[in-house]
Amino acid sequence: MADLAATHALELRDLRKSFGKTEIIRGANLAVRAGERVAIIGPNGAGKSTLFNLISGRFAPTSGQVLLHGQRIDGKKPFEINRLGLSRSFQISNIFPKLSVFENLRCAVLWSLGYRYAFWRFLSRLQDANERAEQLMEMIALHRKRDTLAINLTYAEQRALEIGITIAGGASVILLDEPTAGMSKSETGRFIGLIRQVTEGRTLLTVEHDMGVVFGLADRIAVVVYGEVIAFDTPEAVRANPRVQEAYLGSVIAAQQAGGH
Ligand SMILES: Nc1ncnc2c1ncn2[C@@H]1O[C@H](COP(=O)(O)OP(=O)(O)OP(=O)(O)O)[C@@H](O)[C@H]1O
Repeated sequence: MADLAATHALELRDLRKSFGKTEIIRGANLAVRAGERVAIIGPNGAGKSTLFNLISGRFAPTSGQVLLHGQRIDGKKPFEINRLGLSRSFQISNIFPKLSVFENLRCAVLWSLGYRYAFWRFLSRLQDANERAEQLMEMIALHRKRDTLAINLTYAEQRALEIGITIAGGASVILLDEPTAGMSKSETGRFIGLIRQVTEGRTLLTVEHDMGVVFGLADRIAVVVYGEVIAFDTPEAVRANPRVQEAYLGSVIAAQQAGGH
């Protein structure tokens, strides 16, 4: 069973979560292949953030399972799940505002190496961490801002730094919460390219409201309505799915087209 499950980077099996007497996640199932980019969409209050919180360990499920590369992670603590290779961005809250771009990335790399190293080993690791931080800076196109304090970066640059911090430890599964929220249209376009580049070869899950981003980024889309995944398919198939049209997408696309998005 573990071998079969291992073909999926991430799997949700009949996942449920209640707050008090109210069941918010009502038997969610999802199987994401390694290397896939998946967008989770759905109406407000459908349970998208709650799903992210269940996957990343912020909440324990009421019942059901979450598997990372075939291994049960439901009920584990966020840092344990992180050590197993799943990393979640928390918008800009991971950033140390008074540290430079380079120092922020180096901290993230060192953190990912863990605290279990002896001091002499730590010193030898420092060189590796410096090199990795330089590489990350190139990947997120902030090398020219190497010594700029994070607080002085533009909003879009801070979001890029946040993604650099998220991938610093080499996680194979990346969760991004609305990565382009608050960006202009041109920034959003550039940022989608950056996300595609830095997540190449990794598995990406994103919660996203902007349909332009969803259709520009996702290999498959999971539609969450009322705590269940009602569709999980390619963008074309999801767009054409009558159940999705009825429950969600028809009205959202119409609204975004009317708004000129
Ligand atoms: N910690 C909590 N305690 C009680 N209820 C909660 C908690 N977290 C979320 N909920 C409820 O669960 C429901 C789903 O919320 P969630 O934030 O997961 O939806 P969402 O799909 O991410 O919505 P949005 O698109 O508006 O961000 C909401 O009714 C919310 O009030």
